[in-house]
Amino acid sequence: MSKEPIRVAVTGAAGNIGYALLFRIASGAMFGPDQPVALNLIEIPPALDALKGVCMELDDCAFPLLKDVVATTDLDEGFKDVNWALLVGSVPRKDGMERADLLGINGKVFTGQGKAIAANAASDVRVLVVGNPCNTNCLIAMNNAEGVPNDRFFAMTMLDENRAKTQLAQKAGVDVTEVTNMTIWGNHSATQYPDFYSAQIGGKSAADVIGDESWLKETFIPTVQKRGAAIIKARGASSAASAANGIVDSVRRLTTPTPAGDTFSMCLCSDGSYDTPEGLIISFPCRSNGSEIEIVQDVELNDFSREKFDASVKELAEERDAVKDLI
Ligand SMILES: NC(=O)C1=CN([C@@H]2O[C@H](COP(=O)(O)OP(=O)(O)OC[C@H]3O[C@@H](n4cnc5c(N)ncnc54)[C@H](O)[C@@H]3O)[C@@H](O)[C@H]2O)C=CC1
Ligand SMILES: O=C([O-])CC(=O)C(=O)O
Repeated sequence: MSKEPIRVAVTGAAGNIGYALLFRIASGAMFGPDQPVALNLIEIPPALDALKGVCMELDDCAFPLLKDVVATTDLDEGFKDVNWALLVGSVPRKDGMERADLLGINGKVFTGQGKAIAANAASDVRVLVVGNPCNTNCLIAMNNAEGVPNDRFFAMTMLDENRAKTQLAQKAGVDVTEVTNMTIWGNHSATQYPDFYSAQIGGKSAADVIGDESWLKETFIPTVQKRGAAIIKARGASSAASAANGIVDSVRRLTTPTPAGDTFSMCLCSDGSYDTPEGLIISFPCRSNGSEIEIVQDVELNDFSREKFDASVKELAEERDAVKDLI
């Protein structure tokens, strides 16, 4: 018997990330080669013509797994019966801005989307927020989605994790697959802490394998923290293909069992783990059993790591205070 399609909403579907993402979902990269999918593409009215063009291109791929495409500017129609909501649509930052500078422009988008998800989505809906600042936009969506459990909401630090893995692999001269347990702690912002002490290369601490703490502290950390800004400077536009890849990886990591001994980075609603304030959307080391996600509890934070993580969590608390009228 053929499987029911997984229905996936993508907001900002005609944007740069959308254009790099939809074809990978439809090809089976997100849910596997045997899983049919349906796409609900959500845009704002000025982008509707561009969205029609994207739909024509999806048709022109004749993807065997793609069973239905809905293109709409209506949130109720867009989130109807969706199993996944990938909230990408929002304004990207420009050169010289921090992601939190977007809160005033983007934050309010996520109140209406949270409400529409609660009113229309399938009972098993899961939400991944990508539009920046993604942690606090996720907090807004979660707090407006009455009746949807908090543990269904995620924001993305997978792109940061992938960036960090490659930096460590290149420095150590090993294949990127050798790097595991690469935790990004905190906020998807310039305060995030890519933890090279608990990351492993070939099963050993990355800090020991690389053996150059000043490079790790003074080059590696800022390179990962400021990679988004470096891409904007180089490309004149923010990361899009690598962000779309991060979305595919995030959903795969959430929906497939995590290999023994490994962890992945995901921003989710804090339950107070690692002495953080409950209710903030914080990036932690996580594991999945294919359906449920747990925050891994026994990762050691030394004084340096603790200080970095605390600074990022403090920033998240400040972002929350700045949007208190929306949550
Ligand atoms: N969390 C992460 O790791 C990353 C996050 N981002 C963020 O993703 C967002 C999207 O980036 P791009 O696709 O490059 O931007 P883009 O400007 O190319 O596309 C955004 C699309 O969203 C649409 N949009 C705007 N408001 C909307 C709304 N209320 N409802 C539905 N659609 C709406 C626009 O019409 C546009 O088509 C930005 O906020 C960017 O900063 C980008 C890279 C990585
Ligand atoms: O830096 C930006 O504004 C886009 C983004 O989130 C990233 O590339 O990590």
